[in-house]
Amino acid sequence: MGHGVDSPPKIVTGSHGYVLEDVPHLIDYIPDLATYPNPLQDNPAYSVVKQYFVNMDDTVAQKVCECALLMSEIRKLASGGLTSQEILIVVHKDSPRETHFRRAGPRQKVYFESDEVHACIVTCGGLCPGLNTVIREIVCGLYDMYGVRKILGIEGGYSGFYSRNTISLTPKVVNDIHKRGGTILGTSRGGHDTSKIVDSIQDRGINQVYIIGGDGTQKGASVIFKEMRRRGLKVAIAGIPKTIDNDIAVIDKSFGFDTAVEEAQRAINAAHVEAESMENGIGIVKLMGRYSGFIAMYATLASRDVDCCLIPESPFYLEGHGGVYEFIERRLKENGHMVIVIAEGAGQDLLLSEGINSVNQKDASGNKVLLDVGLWLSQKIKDHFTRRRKVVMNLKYIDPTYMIRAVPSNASDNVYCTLLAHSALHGAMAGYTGFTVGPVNGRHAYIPFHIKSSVVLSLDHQGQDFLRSNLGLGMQMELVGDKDLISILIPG
Ligand SMILES: Nc1ncnc2c1ncn2[C@@H]1O[C@H](COP(=O)(O)OP(=O)(O)O)[C@@H](O)[C@H]1O
Ligand SMILES: O=P(O)(O)OC[C@H]1O[C@](O)(COP(=O)(O)O)[C@@H](O)[C@@H]1O
Repeated sequence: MGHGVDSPPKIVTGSHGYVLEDVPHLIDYIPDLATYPNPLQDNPAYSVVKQYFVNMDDTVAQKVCECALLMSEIRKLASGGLTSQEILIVVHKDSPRETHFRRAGPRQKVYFESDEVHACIVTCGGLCPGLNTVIREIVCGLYDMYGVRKILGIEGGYSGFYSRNTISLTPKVVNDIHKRGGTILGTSRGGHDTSKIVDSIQDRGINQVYIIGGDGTQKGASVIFKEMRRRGLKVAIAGIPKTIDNDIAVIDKSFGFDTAVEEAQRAINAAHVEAESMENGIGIVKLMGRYSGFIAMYATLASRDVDCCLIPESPFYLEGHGGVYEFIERRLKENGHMVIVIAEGAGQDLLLSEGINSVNQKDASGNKVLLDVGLWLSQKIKDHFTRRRKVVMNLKYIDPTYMIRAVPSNASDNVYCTLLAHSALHGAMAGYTGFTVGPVNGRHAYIPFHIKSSVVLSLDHQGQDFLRSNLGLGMQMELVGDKDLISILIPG
C-alpha cells in the first residue's frame, strides 16, 4: 500500500472538451476497501425522498458562462426532467464543457461504518465569523445523520495536534456555539509540522480529519493528505475554506464575508455620524482585505454613506490632479463632510515608497505583515489640510477589524456554514479525501487542493466593471485621475 507523494492531479477528460478536476479517493491507494449502504437511507427523514443521493457521475461546471451546450443537448436534458438551472450547472460527465468538479453531497455507498469513524476537527489561521457554526454542524451532522460517536476537537490549530489538549465533541457540547464568535477550539498561525501532525492522527486512530482554515491552512491540509497517502492510511482529509476576505476565485463566496460586510456598516455609520457633525468632517474606516477589496467594496455599496473606496486592486495617489487630496477638497466643498473606506491592503506601495517599511516582517505562518494604511492616510490628510492648505478639518479614524472578525456569523452565513459542513462530511463518509468544498455556481462541489490553494481572486478590472455595470440605483461612480482611483459618489 501507499502511494508516491507526488501523484499527479486526477484529471478525467471527456468529449467536447469536458475536464473533470477530480478529487482523490481512498480507493486510489487502498483498492480493496469495503463499502456500506449509506445509513441515511434508513433515516425516516429521508425515506420519502427518492432521489436523495448524488449520482456518481454528477459534476459541477466551473464556468457557467462558457458552457457551450447545444440547444439540441439542452432539449435532450430537459426532456430527461432536469430544470434549466440543473442543465446549466449540474451536468452528466458526458456533457460538453470545460473544467468541472465532482458534485458534493451524500452518496449511496459509504466507505466507513458509523462506529468505525473517529473524526477530528481543527481550526487554523485568523478568526472569521462562522467557525463555530461549521464546527457545530460537522459534529451534529456526523452524529445525527451517520451515527458517529467519536469526534475530537483539536485545540489551538495545527500545533494543537502535538502540543495541546483535545476536547470530546458531542451535539450537547456544541449546541449553542453558533451564537458565539471566534472558535471554541482556539486557533493559531505557524506550527505546521507535518510528520508530528500525521503521527498524532495515526496514534490516536483518527480516520476523518476536518480542517477549517484559509489558504495557508489548505496548503497545510494538502501536505497532510499527501503524507497520509504515502503511509497508506485510511484517513479522509477534508478541508473547509475560510477567508473573511472572500478572495478565493473558484468558490462563489466564503463564509463570514456576509457577516463582515454587515458588521462593517456599524463602523461606517459611526464614521458618517462623526463626519457630518463637524465642519469639514472626514470619517475614515479601514476594513479587512489583504489582497482584495471585496469587504470594502461591498460595505461601501451597502452603506450609501461612503464617498470614496480605496482597494488594493486599484493603485491611487494623493497629490495633484486626480489624486485623493483633490477629491477630498471637492467633496468637502460640495457636501461639507465625507467618508472614506480603505481596505487594509490598499496603498501599501505608497507607504513603502515613503520609506515606511516593516522590514519585511512576517507572521508565524509566513504571511507578510501589512503596514497600517488607515493610520498613514489619516495622518497624511491631516498634515495636508491643516498645515499646507490651512483648512480647518476634523478627521476621525476607525479601525473595526477585530470587532468585525470576532462577531458570531449572521443568519445567512449560518445557513451557508451548515451546508458547507454537511457537504464536507458527506464527502469524507463517501471516501473522498484531499479536497476542499464550496459552492461553484450555486452547487456545492469537491475541489482538489491544488486548485484551491493556487487561485486568489482579484477585483482588479472586474471591480470596476462590476461597479460600472451594476450602478444605477441612485449611485454614480467616478473614476478619478488616470482611472486608477475608484471613488463612489453616493448622493446623500
Ligand atoms: N505552505 C504551507 N504548508 C504547510 N502549512 C502551512 C503553509 N502555509 C500555512 N500553513 C499553516 O496553516 C496554518 C494557517 O495559515 P495562515 O496563513 O496563518 O492562515 P490562513 O489559513 O487563514 O491563510 C498555520 O498553522 C500555518 O503554519
Ligand atoms: O491580525 P491577524 O490575525 O494576523 O489577521 C489579519 C489578516 O486576516 C484577515 O483578516 C483575513 O484572513 P483570512 O482571509 O485568512 O480570513 C486579513 O484581512 C488580515 O490581513
